[in-house]
This record gives sequence, structure tokens and C-alpha cells, in this order.
Amino acid sequence: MHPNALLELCAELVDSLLLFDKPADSLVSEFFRNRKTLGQRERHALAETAYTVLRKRALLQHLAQSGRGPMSRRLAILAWAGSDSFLRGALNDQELHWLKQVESIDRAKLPAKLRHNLPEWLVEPLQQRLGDEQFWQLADAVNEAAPLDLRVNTLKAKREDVQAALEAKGFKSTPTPYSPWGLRLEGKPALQKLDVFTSGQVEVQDEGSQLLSLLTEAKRGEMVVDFCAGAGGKTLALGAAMRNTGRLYAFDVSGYRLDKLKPRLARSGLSNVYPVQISNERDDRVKRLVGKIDRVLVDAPCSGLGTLRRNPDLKWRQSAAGVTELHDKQLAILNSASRMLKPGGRLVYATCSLLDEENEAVAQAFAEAHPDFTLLPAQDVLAHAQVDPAQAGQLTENGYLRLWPHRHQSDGFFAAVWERKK
Ligand SMILES: C[S@@+](CC[C@H](N)C(=O)[O-])C[C@H]1O[C@@H](n2cnc3c(N)ncnc32)[C@H](O)[C@@H]1O
Repeated sequence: MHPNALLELCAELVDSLLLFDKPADSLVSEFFRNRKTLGQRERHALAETAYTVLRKRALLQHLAQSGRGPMSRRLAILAWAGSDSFLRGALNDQELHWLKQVESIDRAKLPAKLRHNLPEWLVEPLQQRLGDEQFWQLADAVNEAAPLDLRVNTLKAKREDVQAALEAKGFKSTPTPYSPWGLRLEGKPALQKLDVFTSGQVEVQDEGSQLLSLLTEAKRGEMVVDFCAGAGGKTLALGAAMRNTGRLYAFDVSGYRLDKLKPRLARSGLSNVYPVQISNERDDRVKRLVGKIDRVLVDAPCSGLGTLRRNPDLKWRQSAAGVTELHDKQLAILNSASRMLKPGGRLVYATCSLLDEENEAVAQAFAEAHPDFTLLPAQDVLAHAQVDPAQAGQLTENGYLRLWPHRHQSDGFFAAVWERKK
């Protein structure tokens, strides 16, 4: 495609993303579905440019003010992630001159809000929690793309064998530092056609998500509920840990998300999983299981701010008021889900949020209302669940799992683990 035509297409994509009326990942997929003739490199340049605009929106909108022509084209020029010579082939003389001027600006001297690219309502709680130095490390880390992690399905393969099979196809990977199931790939190879993927030996899953499943420590023959199963990323890990025995319920209010679990289940070889669409957390199907379950994982709906590396639009789509609403919802789900546990059963509450309000505050409110649950220190649980005991302590704060993109190179995650008193 001619450079200018591709740049115009990119501006169109940027325009639609900046409406913030749908998640960026689904808008990008829809955009490409409707433009089947685009090649792999063109798609990569468009998607990376659009994601850079989302990551650095505050800075780029500030810099773009000085130019002429449509704002979305100027943003696409400043964020361009394809080759430099290709971009220059798309620009007119006036744009080339403007770009040179913008490139000469010393970005380090710009105000803080243009350097961290985070909305004010988010800056305050994060700065208070982390202190200045770590806050800036986090801001830098979430403005980078995330690595691609795989979870090896231990029902079908060993990690070292999958690593060797990937290597034989020219894909380098290293074992993830904390999860015993994970491999971190170099680059972003297309996996969908590889044998290890189609045969269900691996699934794409961030290392942090793997650690949440590990905290549940689901075992052979148990009754387990994945209360907010979604498309089943953690369900699949729990089912494999149960060695395809017992009964694993995958609950979710979204039938659309549960449908996405089906092809993954077929690849995984699991037959112990029962997907169930519930109407809400007080559904009769939840009530019927009260006092009968060994382990419940509540991977609660949350702001998703721990996944900003993959979903940079979330920081512009979420709000302080939205987070407060989520807190109430999370507590309601956790309360209902906890009733299903047998005495001695384990409850894991998890989010991919960075904010105390969705994490420690929910865990503390639950603990105060439920003296019949004892908090299990997450570092002990991790060490018991195959994580190197010397490292387990690096993953926790005040007895909770607390993962940060700038410290652990995973998405941001929180988890609290309790046991129902016998
Ligand atoms: C963080 S996502 C789950 C991700 C999933 N566990 C995974 O690993 O792929 C949260 C899920 O909670 C579901 N949800 C929202 N409200 C719920 C409720 N009241 N009861 C059960 N699930 C709910 C959402 O549909 C969403 O799929």
C-alpha cells in the first residue's frame, strides 16, 4: 500500500479508538477483519502506532497541537511504529518540517502529566502507595508492550519439551522466573498454527495469572469453582492441576465469554470442567452448592489497570467513580462465593487491578465481616505450591500476593487467600 494511504488508514483507526466507546483490542480486531487485504507488516505498524497513541495520549496530543491537518493524522505521525523511511514517504514538506520541530523538543523538561501519561485520578493513589521513585518506574513499565508468556498444560507436556519444540521451530523462550508452568517468548511469534498450540500443550497466559491459579492449589478429585471464569484462562490451569479429575465449575454471567472457553477446553484435553452461565452472584445454582466446595477462585471483575501494557485504553476509559462501584460489586461477589466453601475449604480473591480500593480494601472488608475465615500468608501458599521459597517473599506484601509490572515483569495482580475454619 502507498505510504500515504496507510498513514490515512492509521489515522482512521486512531480516530475510532479515541472515541473510547469500545475496548481497543476488539476495535482493532474489527478494523482488520474489515480490511482483509492488509499484510502482516502493515497490520503490525497500524496496531503498534494506535497502541502508542493510547499509551502516550497526553504527551502526543500536547505535541500535536502545533501542527496542521486532522489531529488523528498528526497523532499517527508522532506515534508511527513502522519504518522511518516509510513514514517520510507519506509526509508532505510542511509535515516534514513540523515533525523536525517536534522531534527537537526535550521531552524530559515537559510537565509530569505529559511524561507519565496517566490520568490525575490514578496518579494520586499510585504515588501515595509506591512513593515517587517506584511510581515513575511503574509509569515507564506500563507504557511498554508486555512480553508474550505461555502456560504449559502439564496434563499434556513438560515445560522443557515444549521449550525444545519451540526452539526447533526457531522460537526462543526462557522459563518464567516464578511460575513453574511458564515460558516467556522472545518477540511475538504467531502461535496459532504451531503444533504445541493446536495440540493443547500451551495456552497464552501472563505469568501473574498462572500464579493466581497456583495459589488455589486445586487437587485431584476435589470440587472446585472458578467463580468468574470468563474465557477460562485460569479454569484451564485449575483443571490441569486437578489432573482432569473431580469437578470444576466455570461460572460467569457472560455466556459470550464462556463460549470462548469451549475451543480452548477442546484443545486442553480436560473433561472435568462444567461451564455454567449464572444470572448474578446470588443465582440459585450458586445457592445449591453452599457448603459443598473445596476451593473457590474469585477472579473478580475489576478495572483491569494491572494490564495497561496490553490494554492502555483502560486508563482513559476507567474513572474514580467506576472503581468505587467495582469495589462494592467485588465485595458482593466475594461474599456470595465464600458461602460455597466447606469447612477447611480455600477461598482465593484476585484482581488484575493496581488499586488498594479493589484489592486490600475489599480483602479487609471481607475479613472483618467473616471471622470464620483465616488469612493464609500468600508467601507460604506459593512456597507450598512449587514456587521457589526464596522468591515467594518477593511476590507478596502484608500476606497478600502483589505483582507489579515494574518489579515482576508480569501484569499487575493482587490475591488474598483464606481458609474457612473447620
Ligand atoms: C477478570 S475477568 C475473568 C477472567 C478469567 N478468570 C480468565 O482467567 O480469563 C472477570 C469476569 O467476571 C465476570 N463477572 C462479572 N460479574 C459477575 C458475577 N456477578 N458473577 C460471576 N461472574 C461475574 C465477567 O463476565 C468476567 O468474565
